Amino acid sequence: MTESDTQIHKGLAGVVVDTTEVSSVDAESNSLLYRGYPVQQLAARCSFEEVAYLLWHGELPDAAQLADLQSTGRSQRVLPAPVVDAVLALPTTCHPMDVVRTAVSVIGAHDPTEQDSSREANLAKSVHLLAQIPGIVALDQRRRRGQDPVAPRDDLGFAENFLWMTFGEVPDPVVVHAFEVSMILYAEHSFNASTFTARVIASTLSDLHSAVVGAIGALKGPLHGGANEAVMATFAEIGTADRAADWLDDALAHKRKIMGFGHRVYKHGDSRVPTMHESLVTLVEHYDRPDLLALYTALESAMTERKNILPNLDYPTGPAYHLMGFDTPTFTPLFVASRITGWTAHVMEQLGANSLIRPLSRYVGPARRDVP
Ligand SMILES: CC(=O)SCCNC(=O)CCNC(=O)[C@H](O)C(C)(C)COP(=O)(O)OP(=O)(O)OC[C@H]1O[C@@H](n2cnc3c(N)ncnc32)[C@H](O)[C@@H]1OP(=O)(O)O
Ligand SMILES: O=C([O-])CC(=O)C(=O)O
Repeated sequence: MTESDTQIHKGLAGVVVDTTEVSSVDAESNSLLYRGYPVQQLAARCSFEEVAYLLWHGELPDAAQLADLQSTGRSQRVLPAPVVDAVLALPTTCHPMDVVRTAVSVIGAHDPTEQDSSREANLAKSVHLLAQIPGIVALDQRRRRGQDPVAPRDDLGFAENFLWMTFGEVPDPVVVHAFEVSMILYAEHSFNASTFTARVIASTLSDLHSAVVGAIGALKGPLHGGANEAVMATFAEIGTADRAADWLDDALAHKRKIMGFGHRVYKHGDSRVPTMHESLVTLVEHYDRPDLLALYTALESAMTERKNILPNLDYPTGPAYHLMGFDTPTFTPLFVASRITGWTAHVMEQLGANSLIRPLSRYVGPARRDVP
C-alpha cells in the first residue's frame, strides 16, 4: 500500500494509535477512569498526591507509599536559583505558559540525569516536576503583580501549598477542596493533543523534559488547555447574564468558536463537568457571586439551545479559578501543574513498549518537474 491510496484521517479523528493502561475515556457511557477508577470517586475520596501516585504506579498508594511521595515531593518545592533567575529574566509581556515552558526546559538542562531514561530516573523527574511547577506558576503571577515570592511550606498538601505560595495565605477549606478537585479532574485524559505530543517526542528516545516542554506548547492553544482562560475573556465580553443569548447569536453568526464548549471525544457532554460544576457552585456561594453563576448558566443554556454543544472541563474551571483569585492568564499553567502527572505517566508507558511515532502523508503538491 502506498501513501496515495491509504485513507486520510484528518486530525487523526477516530484513529486508535496505540493501547494505554493509564486512563479510559468512554464517550458513550460518559465515563473517565484513571487506571480503572472513576474520576468522580477519586475527586471525592482522594488527594491529588494519591492520584499522581496512581497514574504513575497503576495502584493507589498505601500509607507508607503516600508518606514517601509526600516527603520526597515536599522536600523539592524550593526553586533553585537558575529557575528563579530564568523566570525573573522573562518579560512580563510574555504569556505565563511561555514562562512554565521555559522553566521546565531550564530544570531539564540542569538535571544531571537528563539523558537517563530508565523508568526509575523518569519517575524521579516526574516527582520533581510535580513539586516545582506550582512554585514557578506562583512566582510568575506574583512578580506580575509586583509582589514578593512566598516560600513553600512542607507542612501543607499540594493544593494548600500551591494556594499559599500564590496568595500568601491558605484559603477557606471550601476553596482548597475546589482547587484539589480541579487538579484531580485535569490530571489525565488519554491521547489528548498535549499527551500525544509528549508521546511523539518520547518515541524518538528524546528526554522526559523535552516531552513535557512540547506538551506545554500543545496545551497552550485555545482549542486545548488555553480554553479555560478564553472562557473568562468571553464572560468579560458578554458582561451580564441577560446579554448572553444575543452575544452568542452574534458570535455564531460570525462563525466564532465558543471557548469551553465542544469536545473531540465526548459528544454527549464531558464526564468531568458535573463534578467541577458542583465545586463551582460551592465557590459561588462562598464568594457570594450569583451573578457569575447566572452568566455561566445563561451561556450554557443558549449554547445548548442553539447548537446542542455542551461544555467541556475548561468551562467551569475558568470561572472557578477566577473566583479563587488567579489572574486569567495563569489558568492554563494551573492545568500544566496537574497534567504533568498524566503526561509523565504516558511518557513512561510509551518508553516501556516504544515504537517511533511516524505517520504518513499524501502528497498533493506539484508533480515531478525539473529545475530550470
Ligand atoms: C480540556 C480540553 O482541552 S477540552 C477542549 C477545550 N477547547 C475548547 O473549548 C475550544 C472550543 N471547542 C472547539 O473548538 C471544538 O469543540 C474542539 C476543538 C474542542 C473539538 O473539535 P472537533 O472535534 O474537531 O470538532 P469540530 O471543530 O469539527 O466541530 C464539529 C462541529 O461543531 C462545531 N463546534 C464544535 N465546537 C464548537 C464551539 N465551541 N463553538 C462553536 N461551534 C463549535 C464546529 O464548528 C463544527 O460545525 P460544522 O460541522 O458546522 O463545521
Ligand atoms: O481529551 C481531549 O482532547 C482534551 C481534554 O479534554 C483534555 O485533555 O483533558
